[in-house]
Amino acid sequence: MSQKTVSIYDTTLRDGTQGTGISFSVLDKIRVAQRLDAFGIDYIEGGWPGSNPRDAAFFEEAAKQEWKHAKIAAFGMTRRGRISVEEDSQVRMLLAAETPVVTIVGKTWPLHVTEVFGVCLEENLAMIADTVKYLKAHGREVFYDAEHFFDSYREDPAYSLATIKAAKDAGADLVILCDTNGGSLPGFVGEVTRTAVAHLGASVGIHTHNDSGLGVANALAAVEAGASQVQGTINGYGERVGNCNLVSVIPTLQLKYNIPVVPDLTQMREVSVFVDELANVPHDIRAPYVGAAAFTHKGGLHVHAVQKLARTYEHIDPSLVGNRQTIVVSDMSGQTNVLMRAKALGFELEKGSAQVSEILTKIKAAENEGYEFEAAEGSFNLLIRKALGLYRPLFELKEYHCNYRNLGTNGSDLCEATVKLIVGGVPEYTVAEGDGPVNALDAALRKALRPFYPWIDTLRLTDYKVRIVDGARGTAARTRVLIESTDGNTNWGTVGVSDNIIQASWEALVDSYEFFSAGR
Ligand SMILES: CC(=O)SCCNC(=O)CCNC(=O)[C@H](O)C(C)(C)COP(=O)(O)OP(=O)(O)OC[C@H]1O[C@@H](n2cnc3c(N)ncnc32)[C@H](O)[C@@H]1OP(=O)(O)O
Ligand SMILES: CC(=O)C(=O)O
Repeated sequence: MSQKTVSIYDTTLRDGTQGTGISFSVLDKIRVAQRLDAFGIDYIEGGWPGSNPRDAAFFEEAAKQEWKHAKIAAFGMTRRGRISVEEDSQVRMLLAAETPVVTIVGKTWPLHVTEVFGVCLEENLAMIADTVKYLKAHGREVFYDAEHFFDSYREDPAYSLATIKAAKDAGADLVILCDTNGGSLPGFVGEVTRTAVAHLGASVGIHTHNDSGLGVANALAAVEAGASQVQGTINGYGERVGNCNLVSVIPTLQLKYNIPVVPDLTQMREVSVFVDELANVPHDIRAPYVGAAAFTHKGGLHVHAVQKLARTYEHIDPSLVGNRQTIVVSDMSGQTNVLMRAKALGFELEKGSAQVSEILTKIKAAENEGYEFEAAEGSFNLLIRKALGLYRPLFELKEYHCNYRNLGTNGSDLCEATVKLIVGGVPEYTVAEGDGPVNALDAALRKALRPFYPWIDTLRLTDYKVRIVDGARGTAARTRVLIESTDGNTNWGTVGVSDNIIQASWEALVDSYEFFSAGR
């Protein structure tokens, strides 16, 4: 039996940008397309040339590029009703984009044809056929997106099939069945796809939306029923809740269906993060296959098993998609969590030792107070050092003080902090101003420490997150502060918890300096 082939058609730059909050500059679009080309995506839909100047500029730029693998597609719609295809400026713009592939969307659902377009059903068939023929006559590879195919099929199967037959008979290279409203179920998508393939005597493509959370499942059901192209977007961006997520589809096809779709799947995570970066969207830690949590083990029983045999709790080897296994420590940890996490930080501990049980007890007590060490490896490192007797404080705190003055309409706000410390036996008393109390405190602390620890200025705080937690205290809420720091090469997190936001920030701040100092 010959191997099944499935091509991947990426519409991140068109349907993806129809998602709320997703926008790319022309340069971003070119960079995304180049990255997808290098990854081995077969078709890249760059936008709609007749829609806006940005998409038109993308196609001008794309025409100058050399694409290694991908074919660039321009997207548009069938000619409008009651005018000839030659008269339709939208269709002319599709040719002007000078892409090897043109994809046109047309109506399948009589509801849209008569109620929205206001043309008769025969005219819609003519609009589809005329446009496909015209584009084929101009030498393009033509894909026909049958909008609302599944919704339409539910109401009027005969007319739905007639629309795709019109496209196929006019010369469309591929008809793509679209679950435009994202409401269909996998069993139905599979059954209708099989019928469409039999009716056309040719394979089809599938384009699904994720409105029921089934975008990927529906695309896979269509592949099982004979679809040979999957359309979707990186990270599932798209109109409303999004499109079929190619970041789930590609590894699933390759690893679970044994259908090769890209030459180097280990780039999958990096591609996903890259596109999120350019779209300025935080990477979803829970993204299947590629999220930071996708192979993160927290429960003690899980960690105990995976360190013996990873596949006990991992559906694939994370390195196949460029991801990695992570072990976190929490109040759900057992000794193995501590051993593995400590090992990653460079400490060799022994299972059953007094030190490991001390660390575990401290973690559970601290988490009960509202601490979280999952993203605070700096504070976790210090906790281990304390248990091992390796901890060296940077200073002895005598007092710190912070105040905030609002000067009303006469001037801007003022934050001032003072710190009194003993550093290496020397008393230090400094004062500094800042944009806010934590910023002022950080400035005063740096000022006091700088003469003793000149490295202090190589360290920067990059993120500051505040969360109200109730921990063990029921109604008395506490504040947890998570600080992220960097020295330009490495990033680390530290955590502080207190009834008072300033004290929680102080703890996280001091942990950050002490962790950095300990690693030097
Ligand atoms: C399912 C999908 O995702 S399809 C892609 C949807 N994406 C977008 O709409 C984004 C890009 N769109 C745009 O920039 C604009 O809507 C344009 C440039 C395409 C059209 O703009 P306008 O000419 O101002 O029309 P407007 O957006 O108000 O209405 C759509 C028009 O297209 C017609 N139309 C809609 N689908 C089709 C189609 N498949 N074939 C032909 N005409 C169509 C509508 O009937 C309407 O025409 P009418 O005003 O003569 O009734
Ligand atoms: C074509 C398209 O984007 C859709 O039907 O959803």
